Amino acid sequence: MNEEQRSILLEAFSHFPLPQGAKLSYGTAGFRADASILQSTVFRVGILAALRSLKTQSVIGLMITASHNKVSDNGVKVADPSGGMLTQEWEPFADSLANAPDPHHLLQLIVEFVNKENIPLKGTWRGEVLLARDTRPSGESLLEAAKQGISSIVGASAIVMGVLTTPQLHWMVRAKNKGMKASELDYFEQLSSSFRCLVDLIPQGSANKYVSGKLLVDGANGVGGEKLEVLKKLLIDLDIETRNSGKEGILNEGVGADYVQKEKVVPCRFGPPDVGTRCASLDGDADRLVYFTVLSNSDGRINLLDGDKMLSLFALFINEQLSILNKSKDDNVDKDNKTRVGVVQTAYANGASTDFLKQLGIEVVFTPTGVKYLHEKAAEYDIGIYFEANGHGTVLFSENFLCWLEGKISELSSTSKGSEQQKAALRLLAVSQLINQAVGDALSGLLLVEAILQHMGWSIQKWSNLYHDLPSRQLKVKVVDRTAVVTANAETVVVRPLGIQEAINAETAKYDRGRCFIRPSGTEDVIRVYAEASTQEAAESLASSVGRLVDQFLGFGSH
Ligand SMILES: CC(=O)N[C@H]1[C@@H](OP(=O)(O)O)O[C@H](CO)[C@@H](O)[C@@H]1O
Ligand SMILES: [Mg+2]
Repeated sequence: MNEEQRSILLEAFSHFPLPQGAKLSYGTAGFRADASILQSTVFRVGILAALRSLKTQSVIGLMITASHNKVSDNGVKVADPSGGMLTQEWEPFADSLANAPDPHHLLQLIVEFVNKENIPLKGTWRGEVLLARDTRPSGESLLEAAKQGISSIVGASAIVMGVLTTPQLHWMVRAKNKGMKASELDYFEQLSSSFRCLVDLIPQGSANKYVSGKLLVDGANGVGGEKLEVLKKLLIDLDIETRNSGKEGILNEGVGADYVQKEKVVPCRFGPPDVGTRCASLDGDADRLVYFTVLSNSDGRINLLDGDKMLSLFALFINEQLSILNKSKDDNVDKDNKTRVGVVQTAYANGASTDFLKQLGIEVVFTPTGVKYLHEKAAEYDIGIYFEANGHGTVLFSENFLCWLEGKISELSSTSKGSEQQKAALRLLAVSQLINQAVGDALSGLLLVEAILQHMGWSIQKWSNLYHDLPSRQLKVKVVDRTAVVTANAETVVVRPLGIQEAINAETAKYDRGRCFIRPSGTEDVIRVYAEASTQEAAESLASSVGRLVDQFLGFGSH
């Protein structure tokens, strides 16, 4: 690294001192903390993003958001060239960078990393980082800090995209690196035209009155509601009413997908008049989506259709289209074209959804919590469908499969134009264009749900009845040191502390259809307990007894 670059960095560092006592970790979804302590972190992540761009010679994304967390929090995460999450290999560097105590250490860290990774600081490629933020008031000044971080690496520049949903930014990074049109308008046009295409391919006579009613969307008082208002104008086949789109209340307070999924109650500004209507809720940065209906006479309780239900709907539809497509003329299934479809879930997936998917004959695999793990696994299939129960997920189509599909479409359009087979192929292609290939995206997920319901002629109730969730309960337990818990087998078994797993097993065995696991959260300082059983009472009781076990083994009285 030359003198000029060193002195630019040292000069810039002096404007962003590390706050006293801050200890940050890149965690499950980037850095998150109270916004007031994040200036230096975001500045440093700006440097990281610029280096990542120079290293990969590709466009990188930097998003300022704290998703479903409270409005006074904020955070920062990086999108890799594929549009996916930052490679896990760079996470340790992100951690040391964020916590380097003074300018001297910081400079040394960067110099060593640049050497180790062989990052071309004076190459011909000019680094480019797309910068965006959610609607949090702290976002504006944090975005400025990120910009300064990026421009303190000579040869790298920031392109400010302004307020976007997290998935929009990931989509743009992916599109730019593929040489495709990548503006916000291009995003909206791709979503609306592929949605339109699916609607045009609906079999005659299946349009159903139940479905064609209004969809009510809770925008979490965040960026998603605002963007949906824009997208809506391009959609002629959908009647959407947006509530909580930002002006009415506070971000994520009593609203949004996380609140609705965890509390299983209506968000603010939803209530008895909405009984029977199809409702959906986005989270603060619009990468999560859940559906729900308001139950009558229920004090705000809801029937929740979570990530598992969306996953099941998508899997069912895709499976159906594949079986139409892979039928040869004499009605035999064409075995040479066996498309590998895989579903990826975590231990939080409701057991009833897993049973349902297996009955469809689909391969189901499990990974640890965190989208980066699910996404990576799903990418191993021709079509990989993944969802966390909380509503983050998408459907990935492999390049190979898409190439095969496009060949098939051109073959069919000369041999059997207008056939069921050709329509099935066109539907799959439209799904691959509608559903975000970079990350889970509430807006594109919502359009896919709506298109499939219209295709099937299904009401939300019919969709909900695909299977019935096993009653479940989640708890959080504060412990002395959550890192004392070490898990294995996609977080379903505790290997440390010794003895606790046996105790959990003994407790679980007392319950009909009992299933229970614990794990340390990656985003909060707690141990999470999840329990399922055949009745709600049993699930609650299993969760609380295991919660007590956690307290005995790891709580403040255990030492
Ligand atoms: C049970 C649960 O919902 N866990 C969430 C939560 O992670 P934890 O590691 O459980 O804190 O935040 C993650 C990031 O948003 C999300 O991927 C994950 O699903
Ligand atoms: Mg989110």
